[in-house]
Amino acid sequence: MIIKPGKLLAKIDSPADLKKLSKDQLVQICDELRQFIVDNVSVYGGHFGASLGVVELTVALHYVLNTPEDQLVWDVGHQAYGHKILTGRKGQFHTNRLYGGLSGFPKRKESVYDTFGVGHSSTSISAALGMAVASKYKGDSKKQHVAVIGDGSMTGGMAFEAMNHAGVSDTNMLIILNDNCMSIDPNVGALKDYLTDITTSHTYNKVKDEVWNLLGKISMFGSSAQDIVSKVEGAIKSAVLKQSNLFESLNLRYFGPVDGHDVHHLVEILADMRDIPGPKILHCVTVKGKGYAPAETGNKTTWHAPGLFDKVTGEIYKKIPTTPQAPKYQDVFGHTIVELAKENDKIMGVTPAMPSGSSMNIMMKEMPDRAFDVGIAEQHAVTFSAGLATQGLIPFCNIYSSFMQRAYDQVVHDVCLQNLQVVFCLDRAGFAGADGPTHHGAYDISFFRCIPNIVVSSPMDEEELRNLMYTATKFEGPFSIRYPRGQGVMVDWRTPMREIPIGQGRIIREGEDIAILTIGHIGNYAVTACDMLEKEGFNPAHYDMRFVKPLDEAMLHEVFSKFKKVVTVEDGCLMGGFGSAVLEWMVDNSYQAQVKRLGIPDRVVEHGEQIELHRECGFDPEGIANAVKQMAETAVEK
Ligand SMILES: Cc1ncc(C[n+]2csc(CCOP(=O)(O)OP(=O)(O)O)c2C)c(N)n1
Ligand SMILES: CC(=O)[C@@H](O)[C@H](O)COP(=O)(O)O
Ligand SMILES: [Mg+2]
Repeated sequence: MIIKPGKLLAKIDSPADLKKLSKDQLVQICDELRQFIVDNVSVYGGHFGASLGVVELTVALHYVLNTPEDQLVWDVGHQAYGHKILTGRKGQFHTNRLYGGLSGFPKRKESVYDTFGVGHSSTSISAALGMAVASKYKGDSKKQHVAVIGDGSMTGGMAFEAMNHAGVSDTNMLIILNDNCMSIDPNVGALKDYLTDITTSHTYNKVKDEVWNLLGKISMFGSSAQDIVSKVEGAIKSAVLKQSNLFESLNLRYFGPVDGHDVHHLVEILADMRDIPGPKILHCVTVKGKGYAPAETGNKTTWHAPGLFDKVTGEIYKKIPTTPQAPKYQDVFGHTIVELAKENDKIMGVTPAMPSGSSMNIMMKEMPDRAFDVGIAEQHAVTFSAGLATQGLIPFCNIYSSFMQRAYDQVVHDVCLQNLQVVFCLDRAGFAGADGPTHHGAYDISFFRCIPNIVVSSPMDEEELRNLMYTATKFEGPFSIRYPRGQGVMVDWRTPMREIPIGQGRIIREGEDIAILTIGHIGNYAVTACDMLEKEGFNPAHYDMRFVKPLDEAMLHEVFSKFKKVVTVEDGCLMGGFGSAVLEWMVDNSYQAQVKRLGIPDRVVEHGEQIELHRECGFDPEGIANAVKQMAETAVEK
């Protein structure tokens, strides 16, 4: 169902329409845009607080800039709903993040206004700088290049690498720092303190006000942009700002902090800054969830992506189950690490900016000196864990599978080559669902299993997750445990923990016709598939391998001696994954069998509910059952 936009918003099909509005209409268009986001997200879901916080900024940017000619890059992109709505996607916005619908993030193939595909944080400054350097190279001095980056994303190393380059680039680029003091959870670290300091410092603000007054006076006398710049810089320098401002010291002209909700002021500033050449940064102070009281004043972490809610009362709908439910894997992790840490004082917890998402917040609350949120800094999280391990501690470094891609070298170079005891818990492994391809945890099995020393494992249920976590504390080397987004299958999951022999799988179902080998939670689909097959007269065997590395060789000898037809199933990419490992083992051990591998194919799989994506790729329960039936019906090659 398409939700009706307000009167003014209804007329906006592109930024060109927005530009037709008078300045007096800007507040109204902001109100209508905000309302449209509330109306849609409350009914269809998605990220929420971040987009509300940049409504004025979004309107001001598209009002002043000449998009899509000017290049506007949103960092992460979870805050870009207003941008999508103003750039011709209002009519499809009700499909946001749904299977076959709009992506929840800017995406180049979706719109010319989406200059760069995003989803992972801290990439915007590098991307915008690349565009700015390209424009300079092509002799296009008019084009603007703008990166909008949040204070949380600014904690990522890439942002600093990019500013280090931008400061000496002499390019036409503007960084807008959207500072709302929040990441998903409250922002952390010294940078956050620094930003708060310059936002609240009296001395700093006095200088800043003088600078802006000067800018206003100069503009009135019709001076050129260059004159303005040099006079502004003179004033800043005279106040010793250059020496004391982090961004100025990186050679970026720093403006602000300004109120990011004053759309008129933003329009004026952006229009002025457009004429100032060189790399510059505008520090905007905003409120996450602005304009929707429950999000503005309530728990900002909850309102980051609240799920469906009653927009009038602010009540977030929670399905009240009539029967006891299995927990989310992340919560099993969160409670189990605390349980383990109580018994073993070497155990530490590390999360790069996902304390709530990973449930590491349980340990952070109970054992604040033993669990760390290090900011959006996956590389640092891994090497920091390596450092802890050198001192005999046992860090559990919990990183979403797709964000782990950032820290690959650190896993290889800092952990595995030195054979350090770091436990990697890869949450959101497999299809992430509505977040789509940037967030699917598709590649970790492949990219981990080729590294020496590391154990690669995945639990089929909660009990197995606990056992693997316990086992990892006993293994003196790197150990990875992958598990998916969402619930497990066991209501009574607080089982006593036991050590599992490294590389030992387990048989779930004896059978005759075909062997199904699975890794991880997806094995539960195979259980359902076997039940379906049994009703149709088939008798497949099912093995939960538990480990991709080392493989259970005794079990594989048994499988390939007994079965000439084997199906492997994994919620991970087929190339180089679990099925590939089984095939390699089969060839290396001179067995011959028909093997069908089910998993994520070698293409970009878009967003949708996890089950929709499993179905699309042929490894939902029906898909597994069909693969088994098809194979059962083909003759075995001699
Ligand atoms: C590399 C990476 N790590 C973690 C995340 C998860 N993540 C998405 S948004 C976000 C917080 C971003 O904070 P900020 O940039 O300040 O934006 P805000 O939500 O406050 O507007 C995090 C940690 C991510 N997208 N990418
Ligand atoms: C934008 C982003 O990267 C996060 O907000 C992500 O959507 C969180 O995913 P989960 O909801 O699985 O924690
Ligand atoms: Mg923020």
